[in-house]
Amino acid sequence: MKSLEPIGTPLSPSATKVMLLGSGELGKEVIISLQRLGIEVIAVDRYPNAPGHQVAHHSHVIDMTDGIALAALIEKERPDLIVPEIEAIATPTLVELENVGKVRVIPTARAAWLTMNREGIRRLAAETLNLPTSPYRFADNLDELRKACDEIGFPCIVKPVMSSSGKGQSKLNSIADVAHAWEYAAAGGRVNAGRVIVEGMIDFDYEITQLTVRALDASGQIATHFCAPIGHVQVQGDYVESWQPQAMPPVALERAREIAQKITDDLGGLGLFGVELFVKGDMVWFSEVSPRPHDTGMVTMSSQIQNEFELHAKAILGLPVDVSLRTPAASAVIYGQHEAKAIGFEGVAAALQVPGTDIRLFGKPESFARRRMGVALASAADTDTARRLAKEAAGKVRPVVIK
Ligand SMILES: Nc1ncnc2c1ncn2[C@@H]1O[C@H](COP(=O)(O)OP(=O)(O)OP(=O)(O)O)[C@@H](O)[C@H]1O
Ligand SMILES: NCC(=O)N[C@@H]1O[C@H](COP(=O)([O-])[O-])[C@@H](O)[C@H]1O
Ligand SMILES: [Mg+2]
Repeated sequence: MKSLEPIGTPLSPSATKVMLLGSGELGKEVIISLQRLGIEVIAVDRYPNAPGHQVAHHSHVIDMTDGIALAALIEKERPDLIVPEIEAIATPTLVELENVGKVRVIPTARAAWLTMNREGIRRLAAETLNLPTSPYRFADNLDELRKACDEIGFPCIVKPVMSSSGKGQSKLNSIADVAHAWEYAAAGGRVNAGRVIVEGMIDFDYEITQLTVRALDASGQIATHFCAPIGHVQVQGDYVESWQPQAMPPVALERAREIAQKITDDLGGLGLFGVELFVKGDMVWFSEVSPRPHDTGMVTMSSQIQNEFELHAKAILGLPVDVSLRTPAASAVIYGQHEAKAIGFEGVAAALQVPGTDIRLFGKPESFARRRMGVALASAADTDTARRLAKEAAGKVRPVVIK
């Protein structure tokens, strides 16, 4: 494999063009990193003025789950690379276009397709690669769900097969919770596929994201690089805090990296992956993987020499990467708290008075109570201190409705 050199001049016929499918907070940072390397970026999302739209050369609003609309836009823009940033995309269309050599999808169209649907990635991990996972079943209706929950046992977790950030996900303590979980999953998935996964609860000590980068080395071969593990806390299936490095026993770290290596080897291509793992003592379970930067990885904006967005940008262009840690750090999420458009943020100055901190406000045009609108970052001598400072800074930022 070769790099994309020569990198052309943006907005000229020589431009090297990258199209982001999904332009939220994670895409916005990837776009900035690509632009620093002289790439022309086309940002696509389902709504106008998405965070990535605000920094890209070109922006488009389409229903990315509509294969015809997606193919038409790709034909019009003719990007050198397509970078999926969200799960809810017509990935079968990407597979078709890649098969006939019309596009190059990051990391591969098959990886985007498999990870869009929990069933695809779970069956690959558990049944093909024999990685340890929670026990699981799939269900297409309420009766099947009752049976599946009964087989898995309680407590268990029900999730739409197509969803992310905990949307439509619920924890069930008894059979009495099943009907509500079915309704909630149907309403909450990013795409209502009418299918859910039931997973047995893993009683983990902690969970991590193992950021894993597939990048070209000096001889043009793909090499795998592992970032320091990221610990995180999730509430209602959505991340609220993360820190790096997460201390781990050597055996558990080795197992985590073996799992990350196996799943990313199978998915293939170039780029950064967020491998989500549960850890108890020396035991490690695979949960899921994002073939793209991960929300919990926002901490790397403070903790690493090259953050996860720069690593993704460099790796996909075929450039070398450096995954080394700079300092222990943490991130804490800032939720919208209000249901309103064009909200404001007070307390930003006070937040930045907290030593070692930084703030990102994503610029999302509409706020929901639990929509992630920003993140506080903090670096410190150790992760406990960094966590305390990041939470303190996040707590000082007050979303307000502007009349
Ligand atoms: N089988 C399980 N056992 C224990 N905890 C679980 C299990 N499945 C999910 N969780 C908890 O819920 C969180 C979210 O689950 P999961 O990652 O599957 O959802 P998601 O919607 O894909 O979220 P995201 O897009 O943020 O990764 C996990 O990080 C973990 O804290
Ligand atoms: N866990 C996946 C994740 O964090 N994805 C990030 O959230 C955005 C959607 O946010 P929204 O739902 O607020 O529009 C996505 O575009 C991506 O940046
Ligand atoms: Mg997850």
